[in-house]
Amino acid sequence: MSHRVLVEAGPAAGVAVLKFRNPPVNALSLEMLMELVISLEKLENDKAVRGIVITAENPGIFLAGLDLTEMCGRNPAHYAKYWEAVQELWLRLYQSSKVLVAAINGACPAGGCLASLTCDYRVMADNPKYTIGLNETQLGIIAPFWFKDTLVNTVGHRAAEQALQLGTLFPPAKALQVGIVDQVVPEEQLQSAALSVMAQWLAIPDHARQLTKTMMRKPTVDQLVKQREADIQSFVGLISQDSIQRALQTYLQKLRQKKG
Ligand SMILES: CCCC/C=C\CC(=O)SCCNC(=O)CCNC(=O)[C@H](O)C(C)(C)COP(=O)(O)OP(=O)(O)OC[C@H]1O[C@@H](n2cnc3c(N)ncnc32)[C@H](O)[C@@H]1OP(=O)(O)O
Repeated sequence: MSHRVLVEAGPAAGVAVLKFRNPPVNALSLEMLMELVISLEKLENDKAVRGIVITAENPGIFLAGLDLTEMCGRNPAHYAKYWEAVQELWLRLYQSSKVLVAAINGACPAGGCLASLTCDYRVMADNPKYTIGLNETQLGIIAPFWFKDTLVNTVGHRAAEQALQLGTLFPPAKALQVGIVDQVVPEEQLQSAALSVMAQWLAIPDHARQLTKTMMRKPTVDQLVKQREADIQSFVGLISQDSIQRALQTYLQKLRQKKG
């Protein structure tokens, strides 16, 4: 029984809706990552499901990215376990044979942006409070190569480099202009727009679409698969550095003080 991930049958045949529900901000904790992987595996094995709309149960925050508390003040074994789970989620999403449509109904920074970038299509609610991007440099950390590759595959090298160096969080209209999202719609039309685009993608025969998806994505996937363990060690080495720990603690404190 999953608590942090809700899977519902969609209103259209062959479509499931996967909803994030990990309060307060849908951060990708280890538990949430594991629940997501299990839910995605079940959906992948379900022949009746051809497409999945991915969204947050409550509008406001799509995903707050990786859970900073999993990356602060823990031991190397924990960091390694956590990073393996992050890799696993990306691999499941990026290689999914289903049509994935992200209905982005809230803030979508860093790991949240990455999850949405693995989808085949992104629709974002037109709310200026919502932003999307890989903002790692703003936290004093570096997006790993496979985060970078996923962004490059979506927006191209120049736009990705600029967005990554500056750690830009784009509001909807700008995200559309850069190509991080494919469509921006009024908030109340988000779910219907996602279902409508899903119907267009499902009109294509599955086998042809799936083989094309694999052809486009396999080189990027292979890069991580062939160096998974080295990537884990690289993450553990980086995150364990005092300077990185200090930067993350400072960022977390700023988030906590925001309210005070
Ligand atoms: C080498 C490393 C490579 C990998 C790199 C990292 C990828 C990542 O994903 S790092 C995480 C990046 N995420 C962010 O930068 C988002 C940070 N959060 C926010 O900007 C806001 O919280 C958000 C816009 C999502 C929501 O804003 P509010 O609705 O105003 O909520 P609060 O800011 O008050 O937050 C409530 C509560 O949640 C805690 N929080 C927020 N984000 C995270 C997070 N990513 N991980 C863990 N905890 C988080 C925040 O501190 C508050 O906690 P309390 O004060 O204890 O209630």
